[in-house]
Order: sequence, then C-alpha cells, then structure tokens
Amino acid sequence: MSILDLSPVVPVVVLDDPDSAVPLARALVEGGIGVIELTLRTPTALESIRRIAAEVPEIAVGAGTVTTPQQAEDAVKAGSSFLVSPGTTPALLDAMLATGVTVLPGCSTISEALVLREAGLTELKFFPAEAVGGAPFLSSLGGPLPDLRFCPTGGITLDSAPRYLALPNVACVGGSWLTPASAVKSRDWSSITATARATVSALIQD
Ligand SMILES: O=C(O)C(=O)C[C@H](O)[C@H](O)COP(=O)(O)O
Repeated sequence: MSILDLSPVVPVVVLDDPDSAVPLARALVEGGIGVIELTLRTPTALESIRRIAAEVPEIAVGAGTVTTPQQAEDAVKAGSSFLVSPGTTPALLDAMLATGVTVLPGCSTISEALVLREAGLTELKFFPAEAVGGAPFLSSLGGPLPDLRFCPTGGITLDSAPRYLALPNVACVGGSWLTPASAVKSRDWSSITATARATVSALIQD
C-alpha cells in the first residue's frame, strides 16, 4: 500500500523534546492516525524518529524537511520508513531513492513535477500548497498530468482539507494542525487524540 493511502491527513510535526516522541505518536494512533512525518527541523528529530520506530510499531514514521543527501541517509538509518522533501534537487532525489524507502519529493511547479515524473515518480508532495495556488492549481495540473498523485502540504487546515481531498489527483494532505505547538509543549496528549479523531471522522465523511 502506498504511504499516501494510510491516512487522509499526514501530521507534520516539529518536535523539540524526544521524550515526547513516543507519547505523541501513541496519541495519534489512539485518534486513528497511522502515519507521522517528523520534520528534521530540530536537532533532536532523528532521536525522536528512532524512538517512534522502535516503540510504536502501529505508526509509519517518516522524516520531513529532508533537504540534503546526508539527511536522507541519516533519517533512514534512524528508522524512517519514508522521506519527504519540501523541494527536490537531482542530488537530493538520487540520495532519497538510494535509501530504498518510499520517497515523497516536493515540487511546486508543473516543470518540477515533470522532472520528477521523468525520474519515474508518480507520488509527490506539493509544497507550499496554499501559497502557490492551492486546490485550483492542483485541479488544473490534473488535466495534462492525470497520472500524478499528490500530498499537498503548507497552510492547509481542517476547513480547507476537503477541497483538496475532493480532487482525483490528491490522495491525502499534510498539516500541522493535529499537533499544535502549545499542546505538544504542555504534553496534552488527550487533546491531540481528540483532534486526530475529529479530523479522521470529518475527512472520511467528506
Ligand atoms: O518542512 C517541510 O519540509 C515542510 O514540508 C513544511 C510543512 O509542510 C509545513 O510546516 C506544514 O505546516 P503547516 O503549513 O502549518 O500545515
């Protein structure tokens, strides 16, 4: 099964404290979410990935904000089962593919999407979704490139997610709203579970 089909929403998480990684992942699982993207934006992100991969087998943990070949390698060594980049260079794509795990390289223009399709990829991240044209852009892109499937991310909310998910070329959306910084900081796992549950039921009904 594709990583894009695990959940209608991929929580994109910025985590400072690796001690929060396992309870946070468990809170998402409890709320019905089977996938988590840990961004490599904090110095402890790899340690958080390591702990989730080792202790929460119910969730697929991947690395986000992969921007260098070295990060791709390190993230997979830490246990990432998929890699997500905000944009893609040829060297970054080669390194991501060399790891052998599922990759979701980022793009934000039709030409970038075409370059990735030429490399054999059909599942892409679209970032920063809202800022570069949102659902209308992806809808237009579906005309000439109907074989590509996207996970749009960037500025998407529970309110705007259904507009994306209604498109035939959108498999899921990424977003940070499931793990607000305030709830993570205060270790409010029950509110994260409640938000995950509400999100899953709203998006599956849609
Ligand atoms: O760092 C990356 O590689 C990213 O892809 C950025 C994330 O997609 C956004 O940080 C999502 O956050 P929101 O826009 O708040 O939903």
